[in-house]
Amino acid sequence: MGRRSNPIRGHHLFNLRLRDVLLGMGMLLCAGVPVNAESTGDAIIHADDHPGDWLTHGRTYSEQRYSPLNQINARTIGRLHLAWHYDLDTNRGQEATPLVVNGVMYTTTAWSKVKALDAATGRLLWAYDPQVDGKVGVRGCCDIVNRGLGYWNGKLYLATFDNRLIALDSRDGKVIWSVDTIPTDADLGQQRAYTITGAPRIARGRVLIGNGGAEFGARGFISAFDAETGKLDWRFFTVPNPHNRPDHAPSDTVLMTRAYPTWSPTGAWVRQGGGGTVWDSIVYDPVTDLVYFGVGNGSPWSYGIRSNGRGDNLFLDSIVAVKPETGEYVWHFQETPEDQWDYTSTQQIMTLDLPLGGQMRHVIVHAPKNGFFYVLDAATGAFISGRNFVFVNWAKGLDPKTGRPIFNPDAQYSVTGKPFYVFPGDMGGHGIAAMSYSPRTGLVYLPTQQVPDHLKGARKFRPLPDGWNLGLDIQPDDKMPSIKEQKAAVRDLRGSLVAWDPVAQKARWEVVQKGPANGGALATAGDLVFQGLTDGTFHAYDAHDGKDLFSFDAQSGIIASPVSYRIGRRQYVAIEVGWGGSYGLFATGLARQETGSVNHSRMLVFALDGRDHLPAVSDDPVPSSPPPASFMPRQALAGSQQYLNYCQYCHGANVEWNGVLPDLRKSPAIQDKNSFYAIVGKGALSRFGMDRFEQSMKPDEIESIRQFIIERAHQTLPQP
Ligand SMILES: O=C(O)c1cc(C(=O)O)c2c(n1)C(=O)C(=O)c1cc(C(=O)O)[nH]c1-2
Ligand SMILES: [Ca+2]
Repeated sequence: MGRRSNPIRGHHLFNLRLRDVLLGMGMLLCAGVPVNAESTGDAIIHADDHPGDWLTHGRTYSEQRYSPLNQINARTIGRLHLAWHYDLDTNRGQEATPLVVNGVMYTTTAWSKVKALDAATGRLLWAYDPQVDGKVGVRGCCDIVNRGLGYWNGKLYLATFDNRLIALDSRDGKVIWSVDTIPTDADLGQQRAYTITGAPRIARGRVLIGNGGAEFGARGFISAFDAETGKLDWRFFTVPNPHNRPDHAPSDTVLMTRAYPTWSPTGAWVRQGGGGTVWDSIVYDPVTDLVYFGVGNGSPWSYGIRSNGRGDNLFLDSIVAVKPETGEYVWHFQETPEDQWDYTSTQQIMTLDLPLGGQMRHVIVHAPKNGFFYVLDAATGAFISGRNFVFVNWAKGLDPKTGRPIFNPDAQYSVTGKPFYVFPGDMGGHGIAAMSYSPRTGLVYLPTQQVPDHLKGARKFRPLPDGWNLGLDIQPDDKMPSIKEQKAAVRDLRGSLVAWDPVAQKARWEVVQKGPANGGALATAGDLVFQGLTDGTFHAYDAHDGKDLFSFDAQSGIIASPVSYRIGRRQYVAIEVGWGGSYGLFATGLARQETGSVNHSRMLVFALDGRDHLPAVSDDPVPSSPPPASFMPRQALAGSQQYLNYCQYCHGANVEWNGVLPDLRKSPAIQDKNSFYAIVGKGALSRFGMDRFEQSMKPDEIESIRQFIIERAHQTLPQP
């Protein structure tokens, strides 16, 4: 561990305070100590010696996403303007947290592409495109997003949508090594669909990465690769082997002895993999020398089908702690046993030192999808406290001793056989948007949302090779919701930024926003909280009371999380812009009624006295043609079921334009049966992410989708 071996040093509150004072007095004006190519681990542990950089996903290993820079503050905010922007070459959801190392910004975009930009000017230094095959686009649940890179000793680490982990030379983007992160026996073709959207984290010379896929069928795991060579060091599976056999992995003992008995041996999980994908948060904690990772939802969602309604199903929806060198199991805490609501625990894991019960304790704070804010002991995983931060109706609360939820039996739709309108819905009370902690206010700035879900369990389970496999009863409604009905549903939609006191477990203030699915938060020593919203605006709120001090028209919904850095004497704030992700693609008309967002993907960077401005954009970039004059109502009804099975999660719940993918109702492709089949059946547009479906649907089923789209065009487009 080099020069200073005490990893705790960088965590003292005192150091933060001293640094703030020095920064305030203008005594630390340069970009800080340059990051030596040989000591990234030390540099990350002592990130406050490098306040101008953003070295790892959450800036520090604690992932507090707090910047000690304070040039931009409530007094100077009036001078904050756009300093530069960079147009991205993929107009899809953009979710990356950029890294900034020694004056260079490294970011990723949709389709797992990498851009290295001069962080002061936005000039492109180099770009790398891993050439992800467009065909795999349909394998992701929630857009072809990527959340960012890892940096370690002069190398960058990129995890691609098609599951490669690639080491790049940070000087020129040349590939140093590339490995497939999926073991061959885990990939059962179209049925199990692994993809990667998350950012790799690096600790003790190992690159850590998981994957997604639990909506299709997958068995989750996290892998550790040697940062120098790409050799696999260990792999930890998150759900048991279906035959309860060893995988020859460090997870073997705990899965065989403790997890397997929590699953019904004859549930559908045995074929579907069980889920538990580690698709986002992975955190190394130098204080405990442990790696914590968040485990995702069950596959299929229906607990009745997945596990015959029996057992807790470990380690679904848990935080698991392992040793970084070996992957050896240390502890776990399960937040949602018996999951049937897609309540992933993959949301950002943050470590903190908090004054609790008269002493400082080193804790994990976590706000997973299930709507409860947890404080856990970081060394042992012991439950300290928990409180709901949004309205919840799946549980009546948490057991004050164990933290186990007290279930609402009515919410167990897959066991009762009765539908249930659940809060939070599958988007969670908190989703992919980063939260941020300011040691100056003691508050966690948490993007929250309310998107309830109407869930009805299927009686029979027939997995579809290319479709979502949730075990839900998803039927075409007699008719699609009218705008009036949609407006009524909108009343239950909500989004806000909550300033949460993790000691008192309560909100200190809340800014209610136009709708859900907003971007992540960044707190700074200037006592500002930056956040981008799905309505296409970027804000700076006062960290003390939430007062909106700055608003910028970013022209497109923001779902990513901002960073701050410094070059010379100048502080910058950067945000990647680009509407999409799960809500952007799926909620379509509903989402756009609230926000009107259309994708215009860019990196935006702000600074005091910035002089850049955005060009005007057109919000209807899709070439449009009027739909065919007539359609066959019976076929259209059949097509609505096919559309629900195969199309809605990307093209939207009601065939209204989502602002990201082409508007199908206006597409020239629906003019003619054969051209439609060439695309949907044969994959004529697979290069752009639209795979062929002829192996899943018969030609007349594909034609029925076309009929349905025409019907929806007649119902929803203004008549000429
Ligand atoms: O279960 C999974 O494997 C999985 C993967 C992903 C993903 O990789 O993006 C998401 C989810 N689940 C999910 O439940 C979810 O709400 C979600 C939102 C997003 C996004 O990027 O907007 N990804 C995912
Ligand atoms: Ca999921």
